[in-house]
Amino acid sequence: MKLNIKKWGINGEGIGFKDRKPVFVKGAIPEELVDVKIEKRFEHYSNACLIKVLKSSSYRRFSPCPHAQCDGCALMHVNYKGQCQMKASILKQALAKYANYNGKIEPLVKNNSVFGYRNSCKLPVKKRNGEIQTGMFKAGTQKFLPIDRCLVHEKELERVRSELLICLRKYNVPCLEGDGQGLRHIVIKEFEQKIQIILVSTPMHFSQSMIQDILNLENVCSVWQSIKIHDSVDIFGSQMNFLGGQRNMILHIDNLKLELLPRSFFQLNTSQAKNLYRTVREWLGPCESLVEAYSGIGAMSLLCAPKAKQVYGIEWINDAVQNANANAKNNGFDHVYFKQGDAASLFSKIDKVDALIVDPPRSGLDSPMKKAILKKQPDQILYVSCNPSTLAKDIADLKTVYAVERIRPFDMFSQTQHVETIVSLRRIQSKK
Ligand SMILES: C[S@@+](CC[C@H](N)C(=O)[O-])C[C@H]1O[C@@H](n2cnc3c(N)ncnc32)[C@H](O)[C@@H]1O
Repeated sequence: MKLNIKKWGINGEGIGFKDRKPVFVKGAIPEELVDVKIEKRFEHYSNACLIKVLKSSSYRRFSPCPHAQCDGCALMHVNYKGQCQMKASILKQALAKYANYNGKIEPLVKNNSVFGYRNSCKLPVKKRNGEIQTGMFKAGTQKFLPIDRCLVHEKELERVRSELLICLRKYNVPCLEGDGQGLRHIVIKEFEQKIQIILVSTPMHFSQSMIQDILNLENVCSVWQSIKIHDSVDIFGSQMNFLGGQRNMILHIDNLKLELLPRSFFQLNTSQAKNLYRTVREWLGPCESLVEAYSGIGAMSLLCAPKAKQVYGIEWINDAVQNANANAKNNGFDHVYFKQGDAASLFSKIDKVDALIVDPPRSGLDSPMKKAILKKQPDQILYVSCNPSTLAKDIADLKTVYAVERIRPFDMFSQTQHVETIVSLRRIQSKK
């Protein structure tokens, strides 16, 4: 069936219409004419697979990635100009659809390194023909795809991955095999040319000589073991054992020196994260009491600390809170304090809040958090979001009290459909 592609879908698909119902086509680009086959029909839409591009978009390019099956990067077939257009367009569509916002959106802040930007990788391992391999799971499945090179990982991660594999093969480390025991994943993180390795495995012993060999790899600064017994969404299990090197990774942002444990979250693109945080600092007005919810290792709170008399961060990962409090102390801020717990329940207990920074997970703000915000009514909210749909829905829910002041999207995850956004919201009513 021939289909004219009219617009972008949130997951990077092209959308055409058949009998006024949307047809989602993975790999198609707006303004293309494509030949498709309907794969699945639902009540209000269908999914189709792309058979042939009959009229090509000027944004189309030959995918530079040899691992088309991986599905990790939905926009490999789109040139960078097209990727930026896609991201700006899905943000605009989401804000119009859910928040009825049709006002100004500032230009997307482009990524300086559109390949090789990811500072961390999580790779499942499997034995094939008796040899350990790293790979990825095909999107949305547990199907292992061996992958020996990823274009969006930082080059250092790729170098260490292949050297680490040689080491794991030398010691014939078991991978989850028939008896259900062994290595599951390797996680590699890179900050400022230093590498941290986390071996995610069932309870098992790694020999001291293997750990020493890993620590001897160029730039490797620490090795950890995460014990994970059951499958779960969380990459790590409940226990984290330090196997050698230095416990924390170190990262500098402007004049701040920050430490980071393996479980603590940090944005995947270090250089764009810095641009994002600096924008938050620039847009935040001076205030007495600043709260940052979902604060991770506290980078935004600490960058903004000179603008507030008191800063209070909330984060539920214990290690991140430990890092954040150490980061406050080591950078000489005694008016900044972080507490472990759920954002909504701790935020609702704070007496006075003038400004609030939120950077929630993809699911956005939960309803207790939105209720607490509408009750406390801080003058300004800086909302950092990695999901335009939940961002727009949350703005709609806060609309009775807040108006959009500024919106700036960032390309943090080039080659993928994801877009990061900062919105400044200002209270429009006087406090009840
Ligand atoms: C998108 S990350 C942002 C972290 C930090 N702002 C940064 O830029 O590095 C979201 C953070 O929220 C934390 N988190 C998720 N749900 C939470 C909740 N209900 N209460 C407190 N923290 C939560 C996660 O552990 C994670 O560190």
